[in-house]
Amino acid sequence: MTPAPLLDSIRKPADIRGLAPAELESLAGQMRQRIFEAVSTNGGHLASNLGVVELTIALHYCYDFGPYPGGPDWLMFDVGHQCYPHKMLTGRAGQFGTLRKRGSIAGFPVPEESPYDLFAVGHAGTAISTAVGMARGSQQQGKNNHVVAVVGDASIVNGLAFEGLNNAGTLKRQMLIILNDNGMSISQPQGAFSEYLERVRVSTTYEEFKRFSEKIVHRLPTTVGHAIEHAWDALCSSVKSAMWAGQMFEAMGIKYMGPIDGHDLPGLINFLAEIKHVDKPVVLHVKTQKGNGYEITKNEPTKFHSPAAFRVEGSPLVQNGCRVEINKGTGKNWTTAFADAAIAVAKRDSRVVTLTAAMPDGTGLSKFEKEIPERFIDTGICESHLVAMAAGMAKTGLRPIAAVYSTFIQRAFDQVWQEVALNKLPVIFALDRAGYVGDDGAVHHGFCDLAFLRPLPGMTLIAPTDEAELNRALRLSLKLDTAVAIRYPRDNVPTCNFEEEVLPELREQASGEWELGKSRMLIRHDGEADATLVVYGALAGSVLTAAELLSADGVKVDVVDARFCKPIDGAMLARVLRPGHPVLTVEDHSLENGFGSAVLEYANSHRLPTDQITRLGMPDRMIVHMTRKEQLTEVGLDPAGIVSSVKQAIERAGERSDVAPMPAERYV
Ligand SMILES: Cc1ncc(C[n+]2csc(CCOP(=O)(O)OP(=O)(O)O)c2C)c(N)n1
Ligand SMILES: CC(=O)[C@@H](O)[C@H](O)COP(=O)(O)O
Ligand SMILES: [Mg+2]
Repeated sequence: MTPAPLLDSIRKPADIRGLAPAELESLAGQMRQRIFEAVSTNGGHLASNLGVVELTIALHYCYDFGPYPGGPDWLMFDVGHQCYPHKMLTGRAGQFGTLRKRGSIAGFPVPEESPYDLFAVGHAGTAISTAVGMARGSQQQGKNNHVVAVVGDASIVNGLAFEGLNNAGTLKRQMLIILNDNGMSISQPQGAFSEYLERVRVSTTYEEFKRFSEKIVHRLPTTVGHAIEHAWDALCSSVKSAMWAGQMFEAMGIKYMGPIDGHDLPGLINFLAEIKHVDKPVVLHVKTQKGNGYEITKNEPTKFHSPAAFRVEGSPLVQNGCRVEINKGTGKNWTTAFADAAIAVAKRDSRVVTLTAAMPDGTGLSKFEKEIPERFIDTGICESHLVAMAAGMAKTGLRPIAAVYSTFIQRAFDQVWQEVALNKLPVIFALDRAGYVGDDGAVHHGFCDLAFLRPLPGMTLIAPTDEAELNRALRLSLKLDTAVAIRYPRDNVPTCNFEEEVLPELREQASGEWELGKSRMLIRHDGEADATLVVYGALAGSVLTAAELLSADGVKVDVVDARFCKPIDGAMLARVLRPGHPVLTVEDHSLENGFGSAVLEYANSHRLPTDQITRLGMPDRMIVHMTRKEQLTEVGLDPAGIVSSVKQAIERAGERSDVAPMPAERYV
């Protein structure tokens, strides 16, 4: 990392309060450079963080966000992907060289990492509610901690954020909501409120506000907050236009101020110092630029929202004379495979519509939108609404494909149950990022979708092993009249085509379409196998590699591709679960109520032997940020780990099953 002496001298927020205005500006420059270098080296969230450098400096300059629980002021981030400047000012600037690497700082706030991080977050819409909770807690205990929540313009439209605003309006004490409005989500923000903010930004009112707020913030008297309240009220009463964004907040009992310039550091400091003493809830609308500071990030905030590591080389190809190559990795990933499969089925079936909750690029649906724009909907960060709307669309005879990360469908669980499953409506859920996600860490792992979907009557649960199977899964799903969830990871699809390369006889078996609840054999030894591996989903590649390694050691294993977790293939289980024969289930899901649990439950209810079943999956503990490969290796889901588990299971097969407890580490 380029030396940044001023930044590297900051050990705690108080260290910036002695800096002169010019020093604060150069601190901002050094922070931007450190952020840019850290993300270009390691990957991470870039544009959002570049946009909040001045805002974060001003907040830490005006408030005393000390280590929790001391405070005395408390700062919450919504989503938390924009926390890098906050981490730099709270003593972690020196660790950005290894951002999101194993053992280094996370890309989101993590209380275990620092007492300056109050909540572990990563899912949008929560900060207002937690801030209201902390404000009420402080008030209940007779204290007066200042509470601040930073919320983005795309996150504030989330239903939970609206619930928070609704309750914040009843607070009889200070609480500051910073609406960080950069006019962007990951892609274009969606919905009426986003359009409203856009109109405010471009309306004459905005210009009036901007001119006036520049006057106010630079000539504030040193009196407490009342002066600014009166001055602001005077301004607002003079504004005739209905464009005023504040009316929505004011109607909810929350004073609205702004928009003010989020890159004007002196102005921000003046303004924040003043409104700190306003003893009622305030929304401060701050206008920022996503990617501010670098041409390539300002001009392409979506591309640089959360890029993988990239290299910037002098070249005329891209703005500002910089050619940027983002390390996209090699091979085709599951996201692209899904997009291609969705386009293929949509071209054959006019009932198909696709939906995303503000993740068109992440889910691959931006590719679908280019091909069939009229059958693509981006709801913004509104997963619950998306699922309920999909149910409504299915009710009319359409076949919605809801592409939502596994971790984000958690937000809409009740709509998956009530609107979709209870009403027996044929919505297809494409759950990307199922399993370990790598650098985003624990907050984003898709670890529990089976756990909450399995109990839903009528739900079909599928996990394809490769791209051809993903296409078959989608085609089968469209033939069913009930809900289906298809899960796949943040990874590349296996390069090997199992039919071609593993078992030629699979060709006739696999080339046919899927039958509901039917698995397939990937490797078969006609009854002479020493053990059987039953894999659910994309870890099939690792399982086949493990089988090859075992075969080299003279160990024969059959490999079953389960394909279905619900309905599970009972005939297959009746074949493989035989007395004394080790069976290992393998899944990229929590061991708690995952695929292996489904196998155990089926075996138990059908009086099949369970004592030789070993379940391999995500253990019941937090796995933090590192690469997905490291995460899988950490928990024994890599080929070597699977080989070792098979050998242990074979060894144990000879012992009495009642004396071989599950290894303790599975339950820590
Ligand atoms: C519930 C949920 N859905 C989707 C996401 C994915 N996501 C992360 S950041 C982001 C956009 C946030 O936009 P905004 O709040 O305006 O912040 P900005 O990046 O513009 O600073 C989205 C959709 C998420 N983190 N949480
Ligand atoms: C902050 C957030 O939730 C998203 O930016 C997420 O980190 C994207 O994840 P992928 O990089 O896996 O698309
Ligand atoms: Mg935004």
